[in-house]
Amino acid sequence: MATRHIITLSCEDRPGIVAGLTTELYEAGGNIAESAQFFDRQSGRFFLRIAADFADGVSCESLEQRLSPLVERFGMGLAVSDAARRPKIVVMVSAFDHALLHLLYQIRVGWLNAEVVAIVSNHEASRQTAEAAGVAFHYWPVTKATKADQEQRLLDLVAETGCDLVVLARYMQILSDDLSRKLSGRVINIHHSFLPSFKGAKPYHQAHQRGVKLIGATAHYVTADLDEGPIIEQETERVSHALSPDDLVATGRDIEARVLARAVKLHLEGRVMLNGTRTVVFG
Ligand SMILES: Nc1nc2c(c(=O)[nH]1)N[C@@H](CN(C=O)c1ccc(C(=O)N[C@@H](CCC(=O)O)C(=O)O)cc1)CN2
Repeated sequence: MATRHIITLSCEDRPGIVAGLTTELYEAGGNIAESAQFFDRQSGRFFLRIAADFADGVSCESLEQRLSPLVERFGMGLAVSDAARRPKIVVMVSAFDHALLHLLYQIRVGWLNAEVVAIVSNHEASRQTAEAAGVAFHYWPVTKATKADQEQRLLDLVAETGCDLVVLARYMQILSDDLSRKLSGRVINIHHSFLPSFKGAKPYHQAHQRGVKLIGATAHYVTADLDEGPIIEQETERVSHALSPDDLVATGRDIEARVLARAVKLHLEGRVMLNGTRTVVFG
């Protein structure tokens, strides 16, 4: 049996990066199964993702140790992860649960390799869904008075469960700047518009008012700047003048669910790398 590891790195571009890395992986007995790289001329940065198979005894830690001289030499940001490890996610939801249900379905059928360790909501509506899925449910209503405590409870939950990613599946509360910073790169939100259009609340009503001919959904990392985080995945669909705001909401549901699930899968498979305010996605 072999163990598959995912190696991702980014650094300033210069000759020798790929040669240096692949030589080390070869000498560790690695057999490369997937490889993708990108040189961003604008930023001068190089990005790489490799999936390689190793003998069972080769751990992530031993690879990181072997690669540390290379990391030092090129000033790399490098990560090694075990592809077989089942990542843990916390899903947060408010009143609309279509994106949550789609995530649970995609996990159940094996398309998304993840374990939902908790469902958190400021509404009671998804309690039965959580119980049916055998997932812990936390009803944490949010008011100005309770927001700070609620956010601390989330941080505690992330720490206690070893959660790798928090997913905002139409969770309609704005995370504080402090929480956004503390969980930077580890929270993905689905925004129900084709960003950068129609940020904030009620994007479908904004879109209807504007008379758009396309609606869409955008999955992005959460930052302190509302709906401005690095975009991971998007999708659009044509609409006509004949549709009401509620028709747009209904049309958008499936798009939102699909886009969020694809973004979560890409992130958990180590296929998304941050490139300033943008992302590199090795799909
Ligand atoms: N710090 C961030 N928090 C959140 C982000 C983000 O990008 N950065 N995305 C939102 C999701 N969202 C749109 O996709 C969104 C959610 C909520 C609101 C809003 O105005 N909420 C009001 C009141 C909501 C309520 O009454 O339940 C508020 O929180 O003041 C706008 C956009 C998730 N969080």
